[in-house]
Amino acid sequence: MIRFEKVSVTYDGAPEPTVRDVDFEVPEGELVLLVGPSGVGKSTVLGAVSGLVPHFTGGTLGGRVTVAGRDTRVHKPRELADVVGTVGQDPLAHFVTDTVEDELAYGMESLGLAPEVMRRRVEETLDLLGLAGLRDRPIATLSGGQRQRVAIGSVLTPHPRVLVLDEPTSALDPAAAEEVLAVLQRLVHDLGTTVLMAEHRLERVVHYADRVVLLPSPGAPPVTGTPSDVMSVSPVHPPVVALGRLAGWNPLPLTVRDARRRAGDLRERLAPAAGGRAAGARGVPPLVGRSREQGRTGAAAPGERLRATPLPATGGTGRLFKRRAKSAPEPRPAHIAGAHDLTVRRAHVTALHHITLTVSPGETIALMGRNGAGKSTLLNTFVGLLEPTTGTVTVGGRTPHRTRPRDLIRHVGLVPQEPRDLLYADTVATECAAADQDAGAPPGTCRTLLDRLLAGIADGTHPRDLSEGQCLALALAVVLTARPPLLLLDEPTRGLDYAAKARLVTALRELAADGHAIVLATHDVELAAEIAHRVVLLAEGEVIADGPTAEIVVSSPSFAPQVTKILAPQQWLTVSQVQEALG
Ligand SMILES: Nc1ncnc2c1ncn2[C@@H]1O[C@H](COP(=O)(O)OP(=O)(O)OP(=O)(O)O)[C@@H](O)[C@H]1O
Ligand SMILES: Nc1ncnc2c1ncn2[C@@H]1O[C@H](COP(=O)(O)OP(=O)(O)OP(=O)(O)O)[C@@H](O)[C@H]1O
Repeated sequence: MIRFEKVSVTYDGAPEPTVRDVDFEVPEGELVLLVGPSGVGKSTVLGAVSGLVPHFTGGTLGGRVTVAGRDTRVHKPRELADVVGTVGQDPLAHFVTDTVEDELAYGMESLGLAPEVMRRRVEETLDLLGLAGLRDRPIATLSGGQRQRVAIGSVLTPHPRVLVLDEPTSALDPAAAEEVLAVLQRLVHDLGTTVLMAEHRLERVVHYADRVVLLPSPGAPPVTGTPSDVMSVSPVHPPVVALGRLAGWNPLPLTVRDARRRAGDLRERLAPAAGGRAAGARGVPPLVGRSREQGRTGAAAPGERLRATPLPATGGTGRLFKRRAKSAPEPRPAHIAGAHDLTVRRAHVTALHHITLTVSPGETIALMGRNGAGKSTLLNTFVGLLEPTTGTVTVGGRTPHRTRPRDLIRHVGLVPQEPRDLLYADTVATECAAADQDAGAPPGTCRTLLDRLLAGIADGTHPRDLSEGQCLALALAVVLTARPPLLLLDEPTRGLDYAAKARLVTALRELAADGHAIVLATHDVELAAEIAHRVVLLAEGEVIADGPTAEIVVSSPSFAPQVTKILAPQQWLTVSQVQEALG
């Protein structure tokens, strides 16, 4: 159904082809997963199927790509629209109408389907994707995950024979991701739909794939095979595969279920290290001097020394920040930020409902919960972008929405869900210079931070041309230039590969060890397991659980990381903990 024959793509001005020798086929009714590190050319390959490459992006396409027999170099995206449905990385760029229902109908209207067919399919899709309650909503008022579901729904309604999906679950909560993938699988199995999908969170998708195409490194030809074969050699792989490789399991399990069946031996080997220790003991390092109760409420005794135990450095890179001198310990406030009985209404939606929460220095909190639970709303309230409807919010003793932004950036910084929203200059260099000036930091501060987070970003690059990972690094550097004691990150691992995620984890651990408090809104259970001391679970605007990470995630079927599920009843969170215990 989709055929690549010796395809190469060279963007204008690039010295080398971005992808070359791409040669593979996706038969009708198969789901093929495209994987590979960030920037390797996955979106480029997908774009060549929908015709966006080269018709909209420019550049030269060598070789031939055909979809249902149509050559995509000859046929423009519009002429492929009756066959191919595409969801890109940025749902906002995709929307053409204002409300959910109109958006679901739009693709069908363009194809001239009968009104009664359109009506039926809109209703079906609203139900399938859990969007019925949002049908009349303006798209501008949806949360990130709600938007992504609408974007997916809008390509499903015309029933295209081919679906091209670029990271379709990146903004979805774990349960919503499973629902969407189950819908896709049903289309593949029952209707013979052909799906080509790129995704970084392999733990969510790899077991749904009939085949995997791996782009191992820029310009290298793809490796194609069964999911298990490709995963045994792939540089990007989910925790279940990392654990399987570590334990020497063959064939390599791809699902938690298969891994559990193989895990008896491993559990035995781990038993001595697992025995008799409390759940929290093997989570991220506990905060020194914190009792469990304090972990739960976030409250700490005044003057208490609250520092995270620094972890051994995981990479060869230098420290991101100089540690503050230890000789003269600074008196630390009991907490950096707090919300008391906070309610926030947005239009007719009560996004937060009587929230009480404190954030202490040195602690990393993962804010989790379903799409639309209120996570971004809470972060936005901490930076004064939203006002409490009732109740109070304080950061560094100030009321955020009444504090001048210039003063507030010294207390709190937010890296938003779309890091690009924070970037407005024409080059990386001017962006960094502006950040130094806004923060009153010595010139070069932001640039140095950026280099430590991610090497190799040229000064003259336009922020628009940065990859997702590069963009996040720049936004993080801009925010960190002011050294805010409270750092807020909204879905920071969207679009990041495993290596970029590991670098982010190292950087955040250093910040926490240096006394910064970090709150991350995330659906990435693996990230939460790696880094969070404490998890706060929101549901429909209310806090439904708040406690040490191990305690909260272990007991949740949705939020438990893969390693926890595989090795239960022993309570391990990450592959690196298991590796360490095995010695
Ligand atoms: N329109 C364009 N013009 C010039 N260069 C581009 C264009 N689009 C992408 N590139 C470059 O091509 C390379 C591959 O990008 P692409 O987005 O295809 O990678 P990817 O594997 O999808 O990355 P990610 O996982 O981060 O989404 C990158 O170096 C990128 O900067
Ligand atoms: N401008 C707005 N007007 C009305 N309702 C809004 C607006 N922005 C958000 N909402 C609603 O408020 C609720 C909380 O949204 P929020 O973005 O905080 O959720 P979230 O937990 O961050 O979700 P996600 O995981 O999808 O990013 C949702 O029901 C959302 O639809």
